[in-house]
Amino acid sequence: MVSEIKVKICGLRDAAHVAAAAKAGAAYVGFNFFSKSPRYISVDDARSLAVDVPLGIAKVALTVNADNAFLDDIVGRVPLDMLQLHGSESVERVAEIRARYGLPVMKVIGVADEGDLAAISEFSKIADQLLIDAKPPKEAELPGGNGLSFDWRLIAGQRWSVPWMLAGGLTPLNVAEAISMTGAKQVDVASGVETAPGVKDERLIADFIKAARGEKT
Ligand SMILES: O=C(O)c1ccccc1N[C@@H]1O[C@H](COP(=O)(O)O)[C@@H](O)[C@H]1O
Repeated sequence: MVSEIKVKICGLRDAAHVAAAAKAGAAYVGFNFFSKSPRYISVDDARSLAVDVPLGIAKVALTVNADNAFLDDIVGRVPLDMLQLHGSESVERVAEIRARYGLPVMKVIGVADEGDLAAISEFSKIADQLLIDAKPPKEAELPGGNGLSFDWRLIAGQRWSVPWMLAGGLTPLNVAEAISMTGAKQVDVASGVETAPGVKDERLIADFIKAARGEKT
């Protein structure tokens, strides 16, 4: 049976890892434009990688509370298929970005407890997709990419009106369980396919995608 699970590999910084993600069957590749991240990539380098991404794989720009000048630069120079908003962007800001660039927008919602679920419904009215990630702890330096999971039971059996991805602490070892518990049809990973912060591993990328599809690794 062909699995319908779509995988996003986020924080790619070199051609070999983009190629590994494509070969393994990734549906999305993510470029991280948050300067404090170990996965940060410059606009020039992202452009070099993006032009060679095979057709059919969506190229996603991850930004955090980016202003229009920065988004203008990214969108103007990198061929992109989606914008991932991983900061504290309001509903109004999401709507503004969506209208200004004409690209699908994926808003990230951090989840730690039941109280965070209302935001999922709220943003599903305006975003094209949602990414449901672990809410970063207060002391975390990064708003994502911390390798932390949330309690997947919080969203088990929930349905929303737009497509969504599950993220947060996913690895080749736990992604199948995460999918089975939440019913996710799309998953996103950054640190779980790395050997050190920002250092992707071709084998882990392939293992993650296989595991997400329920194949033996
Ligand atoms: O990866 C980062 O460094 C990052 C920085 C700032 C915002 C978001 C970031 N990553 C996103 O978070 C999810 C989950 O990461 P992880 O798998 O738990 O490491 C990741 O897929 C990115 O979309």
